[in-house]
Amino acid sequence: MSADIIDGKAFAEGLRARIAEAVPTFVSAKGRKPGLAVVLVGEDPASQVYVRSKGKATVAAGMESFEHKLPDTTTQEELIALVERLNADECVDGILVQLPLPKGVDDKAVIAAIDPAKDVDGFHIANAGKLAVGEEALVPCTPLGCLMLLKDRLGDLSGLDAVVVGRSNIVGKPMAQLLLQENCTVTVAHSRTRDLPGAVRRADIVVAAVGRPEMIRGDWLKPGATVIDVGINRIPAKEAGKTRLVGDVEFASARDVAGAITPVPGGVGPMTIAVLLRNTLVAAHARAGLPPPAGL
Ligand SMILES: Nc1nc2c(c(=O)[nH]1)N[C@@H](CN(C=O)c1ccc(C(=O)N[C@@H](CCC(=O)O)C(=O)O)cc1)CN2
Ligand SMILES: [Mg+2]
Repeated sequence: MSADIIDGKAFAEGLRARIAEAVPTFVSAKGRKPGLAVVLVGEDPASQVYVRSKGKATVAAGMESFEHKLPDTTTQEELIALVERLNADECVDGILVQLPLPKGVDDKAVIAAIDPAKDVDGFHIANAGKLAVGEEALVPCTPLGCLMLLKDRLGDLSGLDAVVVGRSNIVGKPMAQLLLQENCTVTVAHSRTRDLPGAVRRADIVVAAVGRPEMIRGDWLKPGATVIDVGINRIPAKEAGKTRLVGDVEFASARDVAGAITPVPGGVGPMTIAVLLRNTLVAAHARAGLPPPAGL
C-alpha cells in the first residue's frame, strides 16, 4: 500500500483564495482593509523568511500588513510598549509577535500583553482557556490547519482514536483540544510516554509534533492511519555541506503503512500562514460586530 499524499500547499492556496474573496465584504462595511501587525525582534534568518511570507500573503489577500522590525537589543518593556500601541490602533485587527524571541525577553509576558481580541496566533491564555472550555476562541494556526486537513480527508472524526505526539502550548495541547471537540478519543503522548510505539499503533489519526527528526516510524503505525506531520527539522544531507528538511515521521517507511500522510515540506507548513490570514479576517469581523466570514 502507498499512502495518499495530503497536499497542504494546494489546500492552503484554496483557503487563501476563499479569504481573498471574503475580504471585500469587510472593506465595504468598514471602509478600510483588515489589518495584521507582525512584530519581528532580532535577525533570526528563518523568522525573517516567515515574516516576509506573512506580509506578502496578507497583502495578496487584500489586507493591510504592518511590519515592525526591532533590533535584538530591544527590551521586554520596549516590546510590550509596542504591543500596547498596536492594541490601541483601530486599524490593527491582528497582532502577531514572531517566535522565538531573543534571550532575556519573556515570551509569556509579551503574549499576555496582546489584546485577546487581536491575538491571531491564539497564544493568549484567554484564548487557550476558551478553547479548553469549548467557547468561541482564536485558535493557534498550526493545529487549526491540521484539523482542516483532517476534516477534508476524513469528514466526520467522531469516535476515531487520535494520538498527538508532543505537548507544546502552541501545537500539542490545542491540537488535543480541537480533536476532543470533534469527539475523538485523544491520547497526548510525549518524551516520558512509556510505550510510544504502542500508543501510536492504536491511533486512526497521528499528529506528530515533537520536533525530533524522523522519530515516528512506519512500523509504529496502524495500517491505514492518517498521519499529520507538524515537524520541520533541518538535517545534514548526503552531499557534504548541504541540508534537507524532514518531519517528525520517517516518511519513506510511513508511506507504506499509512492511508494518508502530509509531506514535509508542503504539508502542514503552508497551512500555518493561510490560517493566520483566516484568523485575522475572523478577528476583524468580530471587532467590527460583523457576523463571522462564511466558509472559512
Ligand atoms: N508567532 C508565531 N511564531 C511562530 C509560529 C507561529 O505560528 N506564530 N510558527 C513557526 C514558524 N512559522 C510561522 O511563523 C512557519 C513555519 C513553517 C512554515 C512553512 O511553510 N514551512 C514550509 C517549509 C519551509 C522551508 O523550506 O524551510 C513547509 O513546511 O512546507 C510556515 C510558517 C515558529 N514561530
Ligand atoms: Mg512539542
